[in-house]
Amino acid sequence: MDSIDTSAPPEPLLEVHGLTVEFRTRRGVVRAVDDVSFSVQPGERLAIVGESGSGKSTACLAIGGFLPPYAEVTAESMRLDEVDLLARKTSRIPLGTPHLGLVFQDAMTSLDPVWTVGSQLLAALKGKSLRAGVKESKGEALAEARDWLHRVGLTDTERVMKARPDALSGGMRQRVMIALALCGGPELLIADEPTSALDASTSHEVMDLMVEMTETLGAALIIVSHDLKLCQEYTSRMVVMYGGKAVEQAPSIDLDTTARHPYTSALLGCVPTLAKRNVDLLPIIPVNVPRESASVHGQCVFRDRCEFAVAACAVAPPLVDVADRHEAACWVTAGPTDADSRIPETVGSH
Ligand SMILES: Nc1ncnc2c1ncn2[C@@H]1O[C@H](COP(=O)(O)OP(=O)(O)OP(=O)(O)O)[C@@H](O)[C@H]1O
Repeated sequence: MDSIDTSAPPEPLLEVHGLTVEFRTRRGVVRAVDDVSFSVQPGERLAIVGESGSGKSTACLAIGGFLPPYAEVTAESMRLDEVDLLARKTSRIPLGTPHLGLVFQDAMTSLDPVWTVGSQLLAALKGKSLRAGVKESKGEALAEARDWLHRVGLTDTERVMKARPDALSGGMRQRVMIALALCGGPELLIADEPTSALDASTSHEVMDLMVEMTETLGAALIIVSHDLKLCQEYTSRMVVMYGGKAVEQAPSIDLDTTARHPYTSALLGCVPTLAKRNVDLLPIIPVNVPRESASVHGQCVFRDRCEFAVAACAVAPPLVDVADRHEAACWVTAGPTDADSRIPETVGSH
């Protein structure tokens, strides 16, 4: 007779329960993240997907402790390994902390423009040595910095060490960011739109590199992106965000067939394919949009086509004015096709 595995499932590495983030602005309170819960297992690769403005980056910045002081972060609990992230004393944690590494969208603005790559790597390695209570000689630290550049695929290490970020290509800068984020030996790497500033082939190289390196280190990876196909290829599970809420969580590979929320289906329907090259209209989420609230400064950016703009704004920026998209106060309610308690009836605003 087959034995039944009674061992308890592994403890999640990251657990987020009821995360809410509000920004107090001159124009009022913006609830960017609304009661979001998810977890990440050790070594797991999770994607957080959704259109621009859905709250993906804000949720990750809250986890990393990188939000500005005027952001109000509340949660039932938020824990990374043994660390209570809500109890952090400072609002900032340096890159390369033992638990968490971050790779941002635009390495040009994330790297220090004045310091050389070598100085930035040496500073991160010094932080790691201090935390571990070990003393590394300058020669050892230089050798380790060069080794990290090698590991992320940068071969001309002497030149790269002495270069400032503006002297490197976009792909090289992103590799430097990955080296900086990983050199502290994090258990979790969060990559926020790590490839959006790169061309298609460099994007795949950078994604392959992050996956390979996190696997080698045994670290978990959260990829934040609006590129569903890329996330399906590289992650095992997805959290779909819409209007600040996590409206769906599903295995990445099955998402095409198991998507239950109308927004997820619409997002998937917006992925460009050759078969859809002549299609004018993108998928529609059946919605009930109060016309009066669809007006901003007297003119709705989506005019009388709010219902299809909801889907269109996800992946088709030319169809809507990106700057105005954030301004549109179109509250949209959509009932899920299949009643499911995980799916909130109100899917949010766009
Ligand atoms: N510092 C801030 N102050 C005020 N509002 C903010 C701030 N940062 C983000 N927001 C607002 O919070 C909402 C969520 O933004 P966020 O950047 O998290 O979305 P996103 O899904 O990551 O979008 P993108 O893919 O464009 O980065 C948006 O309405 C945004 O305008």
